[in-house]
Amino acid sequence: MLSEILKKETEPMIEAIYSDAFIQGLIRGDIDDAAVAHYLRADSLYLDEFAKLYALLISKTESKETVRFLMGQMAFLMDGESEAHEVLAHAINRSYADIIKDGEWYPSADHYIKHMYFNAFTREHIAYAISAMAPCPYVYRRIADMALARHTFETDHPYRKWFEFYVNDMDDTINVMFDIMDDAARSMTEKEIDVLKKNYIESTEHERRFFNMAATKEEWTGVGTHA
Ligand SMILES: Cc1ncc(CO)c(N)n1
Repeated sequence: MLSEILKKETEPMIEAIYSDAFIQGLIRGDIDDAAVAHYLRADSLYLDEFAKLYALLISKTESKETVRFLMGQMAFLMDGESEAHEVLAHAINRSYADIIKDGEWYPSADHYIKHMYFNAFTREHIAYAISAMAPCPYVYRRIADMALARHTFETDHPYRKWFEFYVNDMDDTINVMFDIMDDAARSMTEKEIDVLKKNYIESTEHERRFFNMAATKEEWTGVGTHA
């Protein structure tokens, strides 16, 4: 099955994300406050757009069940995963609203969201956009699994609840997305399935870049050329 192939194929990339500076910094609890703030400024904008992507997909499906799923996801995202984000803001002793008021599209986040929009706007079948979106919940779920399985977090660990959020709340989303992709793949050509695979693998890499963006506090470098 396509979803099983993709999960296997991207596991080394997920291990790499886990070993990178951002997740290891959260696990140790000594991540740079500025990296956490950078992540939140990007992720708050990212999740707003992710919610709007679900709205776009409503016109691509005949299935009421899928419409219901998309609406549920939008409602969930309208809160911007506020619980998880509040944990991060609290850990760096700042108010979440204050951190995100100057949100920005740093290059890696910008590239990632446009990958999704490209698939939503230029390809009719819902599975193309979904294949670019599925690594979003899946990568976080796996990273949270790994962290909680490999580490004992003290009750007062500043980031424990961030990992716990993603271990508990993502499974329904992941399963529905993989079902949509697997169903689509059954009636697609080999070439079309290859596009789904490429989308999915690229998005897994985008997830890695997003965390590294925050760890390195990535910025556009064209001095004075942007607002
Ligand atoms: C970039 C990114 N990917 C995945 C998630 C999890 O929903 C998130 N909050 N942000």
